Amino acid sequence: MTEQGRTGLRAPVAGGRPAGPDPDAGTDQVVFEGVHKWYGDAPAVHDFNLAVRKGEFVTLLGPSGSGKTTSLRILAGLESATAGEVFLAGRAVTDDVPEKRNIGLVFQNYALFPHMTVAQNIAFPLRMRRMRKADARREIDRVLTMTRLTGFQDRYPRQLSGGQQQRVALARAFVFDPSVLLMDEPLGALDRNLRDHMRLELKSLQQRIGATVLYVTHDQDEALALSDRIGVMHQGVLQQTAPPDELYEEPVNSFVARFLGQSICLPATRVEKGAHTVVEVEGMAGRVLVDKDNDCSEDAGGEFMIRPERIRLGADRPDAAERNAARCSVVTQVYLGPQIEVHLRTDQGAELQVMVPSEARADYAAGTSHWLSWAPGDCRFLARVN
Ligand SMILES: Nc1ncnc2c1ncn2[C@@H]1O[C@H](COP(=O)(O)OP(=O)(O)OP(=O)(O)O)[C@@H](O)[C@H]1O
Repeated sequence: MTEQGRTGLRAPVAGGRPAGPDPDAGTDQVVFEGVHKWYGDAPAVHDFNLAVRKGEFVTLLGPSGSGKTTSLRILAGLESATAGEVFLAGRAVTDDVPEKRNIGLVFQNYALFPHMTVAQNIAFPLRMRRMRKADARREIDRVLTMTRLTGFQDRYPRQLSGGQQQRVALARAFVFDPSVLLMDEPLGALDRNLRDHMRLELKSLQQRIGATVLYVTHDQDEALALSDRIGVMHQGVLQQTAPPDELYEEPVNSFVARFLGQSICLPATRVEKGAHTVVEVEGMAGRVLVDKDNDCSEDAGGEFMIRPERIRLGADRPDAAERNAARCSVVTQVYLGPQIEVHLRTDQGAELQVMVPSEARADYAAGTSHWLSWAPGDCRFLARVN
């Protein structure tokens, strides 16, 4: 079989670089279609639909128990779906054993073989595929260079740092040029600095070789830094899949708004729909104008949402009639270096937090009164999902 046929990735040249633009780039490499998973009578994944394009880096982000790992394991063939289909490069693989799926796996605990050297660990998937020794040596050299592990091939895992061990795990997953790489919290066991560093390495490696990656994390910074698109999961349901900026700016419901970035979300009711939507917000006096109405059904319950950086704090009520405003007082402030987090309570009892530069901390002593104001274009009316 040719390199291209075997791998689904482009034939690499020296240094692991893909040889020219990939004609298949942008086609769907992974597709989940209506996938459900039940454990007994408990649903773990519900109607999961997702297409990952070739060369794309997609992250499943969500709290513990939201169904991220189960979805990944179904794609890898380590778990069977209760209903639905999964496709790899256009072929249904739902009934294929894991070895037939040509998927690379990287987990949090590296799962290196302790009694094997780095080179032997990396060679393992090639041995399983009965690759000729000379070809295997070439492939191993290629991924050692790619993961900056040249010179470490004769060491045992215990003689390596956590970051180096994780690079071996990556090299072992890359060496047989899988059609897709699945990574489940691969940086989770590393300390903060190393994790930030490995994050950059992982991203540049993925971009260099054009790998298709489906990644799982509950760390939103990691998801933002790495992903072309992020799918937010909650209680087994994929809530929204979008590029990071779109997810931040245009969340589909209050769960997504709360899970990604800071947000102020307050229960609200729509009272009018016209040029602006008008809502009544719990803990705020009067009517609030909202430009961005997600058209949620009112029975489901709604929420008013705004990002704290879109709120302005001032001593006086703003003049502009079209600006929303609420009077509030400071409950407390938390010093965070360049900024302080000011905890506020509106006169009607809503609690919220905004950031202001630390230079202004004397103006926001506990008990002082201020006016909050914001433009209708900066706030949303969203479906409530807790
Ligand atoms: N083998 C199993 N048997 C029974 N229930 C399971 C099994 N594996 C997972 N579950 C349940 O399925 C749900 C989804 O689990 P899953 O591991 O996919 O979540 P997750 O989002 O990856 O969580 P985490 O971030 O903690 O790994 C959870 O409620 C979990 O308890």
